Amino acid sequence: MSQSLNFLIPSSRLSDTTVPKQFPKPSLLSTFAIRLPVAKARTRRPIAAVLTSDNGKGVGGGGGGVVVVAADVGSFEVDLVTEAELKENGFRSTRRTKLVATIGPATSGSEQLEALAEGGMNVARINMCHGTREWHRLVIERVRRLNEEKGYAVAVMMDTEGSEIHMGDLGGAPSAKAEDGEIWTFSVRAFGSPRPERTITVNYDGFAEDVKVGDELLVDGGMVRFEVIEKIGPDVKCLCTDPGLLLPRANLTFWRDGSLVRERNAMLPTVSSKDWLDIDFGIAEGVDFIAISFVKSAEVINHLKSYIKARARDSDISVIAKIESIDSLKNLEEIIQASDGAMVARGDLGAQIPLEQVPSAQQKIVQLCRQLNKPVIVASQLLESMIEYPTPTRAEVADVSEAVRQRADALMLSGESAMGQFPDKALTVLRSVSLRIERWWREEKRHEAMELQDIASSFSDSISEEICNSAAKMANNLEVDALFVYTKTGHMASLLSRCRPDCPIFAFTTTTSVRRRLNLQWGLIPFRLSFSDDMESNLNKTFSLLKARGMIKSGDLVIAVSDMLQSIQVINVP
Ligand SMILES: Nc1ncnc2c1ncn2[C@@H]1O[C@H](COP(=O)(O)OP(=O)(O)O)[C@@H](O)[C@H]1O
Ligand SMILES: C=C(OP(=O)(O)O)C(=O)O
Ligand SMILES: [K+]
Ligand SMILES: [Mg+2]
Repeated sequence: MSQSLNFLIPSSRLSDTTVPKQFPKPSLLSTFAIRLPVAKARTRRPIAAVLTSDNGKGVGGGGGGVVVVAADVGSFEVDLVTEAELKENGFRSTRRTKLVATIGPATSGSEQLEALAEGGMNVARINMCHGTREWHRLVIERVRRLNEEKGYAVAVMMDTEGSEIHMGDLGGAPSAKAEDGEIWTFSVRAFGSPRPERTITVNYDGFAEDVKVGDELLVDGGMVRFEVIEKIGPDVKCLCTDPGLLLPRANLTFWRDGSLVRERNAMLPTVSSKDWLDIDFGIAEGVDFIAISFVKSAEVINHLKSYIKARARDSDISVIAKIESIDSLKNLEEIIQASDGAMVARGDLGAQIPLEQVPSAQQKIVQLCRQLNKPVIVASQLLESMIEYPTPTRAEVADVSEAVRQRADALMLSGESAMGQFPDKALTVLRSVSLRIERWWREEKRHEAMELQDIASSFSDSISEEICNSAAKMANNLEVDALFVYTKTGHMASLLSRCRPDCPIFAFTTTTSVRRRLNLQWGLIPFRLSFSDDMESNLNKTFSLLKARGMIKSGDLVIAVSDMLQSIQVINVP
């Protein structure tokens, strides 16, 4: 039975001793109690067994070695991969860093999507720059079906096109090679088919007016370079100075005297009219996240959030700010504060600031997000070479390791999963590098002592925050096997995740949509479970459900917190 000892501090006594002076005495206090049980003895599985296995098998699925168990999606929702993983490897070795995969032609089939889910994809991203709405709708439907049939909680993130300057779609060709010394025409004209050789359409009407002869034109931040040599009406003739592959809808920037030219394109709206139609589509389809490209200020985020609130009454779509422009770096804190999360979109960011500044920008964005309790995704070119090759470069592995070491919530695949030749292998690399670095980090006990600032805006939020900070600290000191959090909105779960504790966090929530959204956050293993306000019965119910399925066992040591009865309990699984 439970080895814990519970006692209740009367709320009257608590109000005398623990209410900080600066807060008004809230009415909530009458229902607030802290239960501080003491674990007298601990019967635990040996540490050696707990710390095993990141050998690629079972961890987050992948390969053929996953044990498939029939899904029970009645009162309890968990996916087969998590279940198999907990059974085989124990709590400690579960992956904490979450994985986002962009879905494209290489991965849009049901079987391919299932392989990604099995391989540990937590969020499927669809990029509205490419494909038709019908195509995206089909992908969303397939992800939903997979979740329903197999118990996964794969969330869907819709990424807007944004209104920066980019090339057209190359008339259907997958790519075009630009050779050194060739002359290409960039134009706002629509070309008939077959299009003339070496012509590229540009989406921005003011393009020919804005560029000057002598400007440098960069495709995808420098993957291919041109020099502007002549302007003839809407046509801009350019000489290729750095050869490379042109991809459909590649980003274009132009530079003059070593600086990015952006007066006019700064006038473009962040959310274009096409983006608004895509956002309506996303709301109608019930996506979980909308990522906004080229955010310049907090205003656009606030605007979008109120739009979503008015349009989607029942659903609660999270808004992710993509940090990929100079303006977004200037207004970083207010943008992140206004958003529900952020993406370090290194592709376009690297086209707007010198490449050598991207790593420090990444570190700053990740740290700020962690401080402000917003999930953060590190994106673009993590395993770029795996678009063509089955193994990553050493440098790519080092880059992934650095993002994991910074404890970003999630890593993202773009072309690697959307149109690469080895989507599953790329996901496996992210998974195994994450596991290895996380384990190394824990073993070395090299916790960066991150001082977390107070972020609560109300007294009850402060209580939640203090409880989570303390519970996470206790979990580390007592070396418990897992934190359990019972949370309706997911807020308490995110506060625990923010502390980046050593053990995994089992997050129980009553709705499937909250479960999906929590799937983006570091260290959370989200379950859907119907629970009551009675913590005793919730715990008993959870223990018996998890035990029956072999995911925990007698003697495991758990710390439980909840946002109904604000309490910390230390319990041995009976
Ligand atoms: N829905 C899609 N349909 C066709 N191709 C896609 C789709 N999504 C992504 N891709 C391909 O994958 C590449 C990488 O995806 P991503 O990084 O999201 O886009 P981008 O390169 O435009 O920033 C794209 O350049 C495109 O070639
Ligand atoms: C993720 C990014 O955005 P997109 O792929 O939409 O250009 C990026 O620029 O890094
Ligand atoms: K995009
Ligand atoms: Mg971008």
